[in-house]
Amino acid sequence: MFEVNELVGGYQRGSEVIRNVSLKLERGTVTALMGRNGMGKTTLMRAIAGHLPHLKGSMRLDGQELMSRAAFEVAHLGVGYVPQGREIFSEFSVEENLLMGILGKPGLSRTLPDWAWTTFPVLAERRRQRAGTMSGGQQQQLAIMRALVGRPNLLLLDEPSEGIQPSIVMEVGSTIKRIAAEQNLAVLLVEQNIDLVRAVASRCLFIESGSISDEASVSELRPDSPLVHRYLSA
Ligand SMILES: Nc1ncnc2c1ncn2[C@@H]1O[C@H](COP(=O)(O)OP(=O)(O)OP(=O)(O)O)[C@@H](O)[C@H]1O
Repeated sequence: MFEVNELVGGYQRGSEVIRNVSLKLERGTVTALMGRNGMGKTTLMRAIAGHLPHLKGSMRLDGQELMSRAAFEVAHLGVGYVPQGREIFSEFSVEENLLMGILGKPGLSRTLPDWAWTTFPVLAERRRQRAGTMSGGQQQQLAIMRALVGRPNLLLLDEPSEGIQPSIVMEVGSTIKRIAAEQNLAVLLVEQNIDLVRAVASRCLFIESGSISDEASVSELRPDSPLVHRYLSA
C-alpha cells in the first residue's frame, strides 16, 4: 500500500504547486492520474520520487516513510520512476541502460533477470544497440524495463504514450497491466490517452490546481461524462 497524506509543496520555498494531496494506491492495481496541462501531474510524480525540493506532509510505502529522503533513497525503498520524456542514456546500449536500473540497489543480483529480455522482446533483439538510435516506442519500453528491473513496489509512469506509435501504445499498456498484477505492483499512471487509461487502469484520480478533486472508476470515463468535460476537454 502507498499512502500520501496532506502533501503540500513546490519548486520554491513557500510555493504550493501541490496542494493538500492525500491518496491511497493498492499494490497490484493501476491508478490513472489525469488533469489538464499545468495542473500538477508531473510535479506530484516528482514529489513522490523525491525530486521536489520543498515538500511537507507524509508519504508511506508499505509502512516506510519516504519524506525528507534523497531520490536515490526513495528508489531504494521501492519507488520506480519513468519520467516524461523517458530520460534514457542515449549514448549507452540497451543492456547498459538496463544495468543502470540495478546498479547500487541493495539486495539485487548484479545480472539482469530473464524476464528483462522476454517482457518486451524488442529489447533482446536490440541488446547491443545504442539506445538513442531506437524509436520512441522502443525507448519507452526500455525506460519502463529499466525501472522494473530495480524491483519497485510502486511504479510511477509519466505519459508513457507520448511520442509513441498508436499501434504500440496498447501493447505496452497491456504489459504494464499484466506486470502490475504479476509483481503485485502499485502503478500510478499519468496519461492523457483515455483509451489507454480505460484499458490499463481500474481507477482514475483527477487533479486540478495541485489538488485531487475527484475520483472515479475508469468505466465512468466516457466522452460524454461530466468528469471528462470538467477535467480533460480542451
Ligand atoms: N521546474 C519548475 N520550476 C518551477 N515551476 C514549475 C516547474 N515545473 C513545472 N512548474 C509549474 O508547476 C505547475 C504544474 O506543472 P506540471 O508540469 O506539474 O503540470 P502537468 O499537469 O504535469 O502539466 P502537463 O500536462 O503540461 O505536463 C505549472 O504552473 C508549471 O508552470
